Amino acid sequence: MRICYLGPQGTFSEKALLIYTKDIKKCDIEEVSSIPDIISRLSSNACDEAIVPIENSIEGSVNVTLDMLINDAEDLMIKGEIIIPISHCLIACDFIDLSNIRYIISHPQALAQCRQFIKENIPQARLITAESTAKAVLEAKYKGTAAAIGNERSAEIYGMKILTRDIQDVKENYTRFIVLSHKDSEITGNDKTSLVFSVSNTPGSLYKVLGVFADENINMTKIESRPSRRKFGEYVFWVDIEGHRCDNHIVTVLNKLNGKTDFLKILGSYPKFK
Ligand SMILES: O=C(O)C(=O)Cc1ccccc1
Repeated sequence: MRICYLGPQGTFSEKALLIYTKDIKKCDIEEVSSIPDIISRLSSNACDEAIVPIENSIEGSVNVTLDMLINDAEDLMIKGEIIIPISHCLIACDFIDLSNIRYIISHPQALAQCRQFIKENIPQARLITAESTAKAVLEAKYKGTAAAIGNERSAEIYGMKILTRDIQDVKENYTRFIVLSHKDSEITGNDKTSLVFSVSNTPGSLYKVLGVFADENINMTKIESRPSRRKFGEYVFWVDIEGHRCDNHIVTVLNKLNGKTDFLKILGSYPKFK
């Protein structure tokens, strides 16, 4: 089996990957440099599974992941989730201190999670985005006058100094990653299901869909709206619910949703992360 993740080594995605693969006997690991590339590699069968970030407890959803799953990745399904704590470090070359940092480089989610720290401690720095936090550490290494935001392991791997630890604006910071494949997971009895749907632009249409979950006593763990990309002011809804799509009560719900939605796509069922 071949699994790809957002590389290079030392990303938070790699941490999630190591948790996911700890019980898998044999797998090839491939680092890929962006989320769209990961999804297209999986779609073209260049790998069997992929791990991508989907949401963060401070910053919310990773829109590129949501949008590609809603609009592009026709045949992909979610087969797992991994939730990890995120602690960000300010990382730079040996000769750098807070006063001579000219640029701060990181993944947009990491820059956003440390906004307050940057404003208070390094107001002179210009922000530069990178495709991953570990890539940012490498870029800071070659730029010299820059610092990167990343994790402890990335500083170690690339021989860089940690200037400050735990710099995220909210100390309790978690990111949820999903495992994508061509097939979702079997029932375990403690599962979740992700789906996307759209409703007509008429009074009560979303309320009626949510009413189906309420009537069947189904707990919703996430709801997010994204622009439909077809018409301004039109949205699709991403919903996570507790239960597996093959559980009897979820089958009932999905049948009822068919009559109340304009479009419905089941993204997959998978065990809840413990
Ligand atoms: O860039 C990384 O390390 C990633 O895995 C994406 C990411 C960025 C910031 C917080 C969590 C995940």
